[in-house]
Amino acid sequence: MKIKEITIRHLKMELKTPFSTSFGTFLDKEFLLLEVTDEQGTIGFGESVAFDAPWYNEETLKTNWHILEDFLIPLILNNKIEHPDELEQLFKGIRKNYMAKSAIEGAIWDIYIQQTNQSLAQALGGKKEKIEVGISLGIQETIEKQIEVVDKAVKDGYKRIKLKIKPGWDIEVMRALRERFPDMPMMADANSAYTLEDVDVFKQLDEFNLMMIEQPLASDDIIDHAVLQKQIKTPICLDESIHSFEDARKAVELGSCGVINIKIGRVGGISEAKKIHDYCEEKGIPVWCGGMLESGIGRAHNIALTSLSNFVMPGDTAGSSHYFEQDIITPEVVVEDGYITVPQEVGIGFKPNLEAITKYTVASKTYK
Ligand SMILES: O=C(O)CCC(=O)C1=CC=C[C@@H](O)C1C(=O)O
Ligand SMILES: [Mg+2]
Repeated sequence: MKIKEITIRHLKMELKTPFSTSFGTFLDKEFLLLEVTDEQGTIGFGESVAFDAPWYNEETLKTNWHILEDFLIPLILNNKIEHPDELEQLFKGIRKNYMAKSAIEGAIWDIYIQQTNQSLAQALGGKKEKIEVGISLGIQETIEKQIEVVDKAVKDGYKRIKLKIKPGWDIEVMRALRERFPDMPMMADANSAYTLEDVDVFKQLDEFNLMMIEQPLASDDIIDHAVLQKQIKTPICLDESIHSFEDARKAVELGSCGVINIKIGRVGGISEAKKIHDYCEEKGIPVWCGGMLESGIGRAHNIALTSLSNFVMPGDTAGSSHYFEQDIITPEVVVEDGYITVPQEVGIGFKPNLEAITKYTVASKTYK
């Protein structure tokens, strides 16, 4: 394929309910959506999962726009690309900025699968026909309210509940939830809110039979996580610390985690995500697909990735209606009894809804 045109759109979609983590509260989801067209007129869409503020990591919507406009798009336009795996080499000279790279890479995968008549799951080698779905629930104002929100998610059929924790909102809330939901698969995500000085908190969390504790320590650390993992029973899951296959390899070799949360955007794209999946499978490390409150485009990519065999734990791939009044794809992503059916038709399995995209667009620019 030869890329002839790329449009960047900045979208703003209101979240149905605010989402609070240890680092802040999201009221809406602002992100960049890429529309990439090749010389035959095939169109692919990609989504950047960078937020509007550098809370989760250092990338933002504006830094992504800058990196795309000034560095990545010039490398892509009019260049011949046979397979999306080639982008890693093409982008090698640009350090990090994984979310910006991933946005283009997703769109190139979309074009590639249409031109080779495959579904995304099929192109990746995914065999699962349906995937198990978990839900990530934000911090609530009171323990009673948190129990209420969890109760609804359990009744909705989600297969695993992820709770956000932070210092002062950890042991007591998890104890209350475990008493109320003794058998529900549950986990906690700290988004790097603790240090090794808090080891006692994690030893106490060990009592609650959690599936894992996600990213307890610093967002760039794999050393202290290895120290902590030796002192607690609950497996540590790394999220923020893993940006690449190399990071995953080092973390696994050091014993920094027992589980990895794979987010396509955080690791620079679908190809790198698959490499990490394959390595973890070989090493006996289970993985699951994380979420970044994606719109339907990113969500469709996550669903296809999750169809790979070592995604053995439910992912943060809740249905469209959990997040938004209206998603930007048709049909929307639907969860039934805790499962999403993996689309088998050619392409990502969902059509971009141009009317909805236009409605949510606050700025756009086309590059030729
Ligand atoms: O998309 C989802 O439903 C997952 C939401 C979620 O848990 C997260 C979204 C955004 C930033 C983080 O707080 C985070 C995570 O760390 O996994
Ligand atoms: Mg996380």
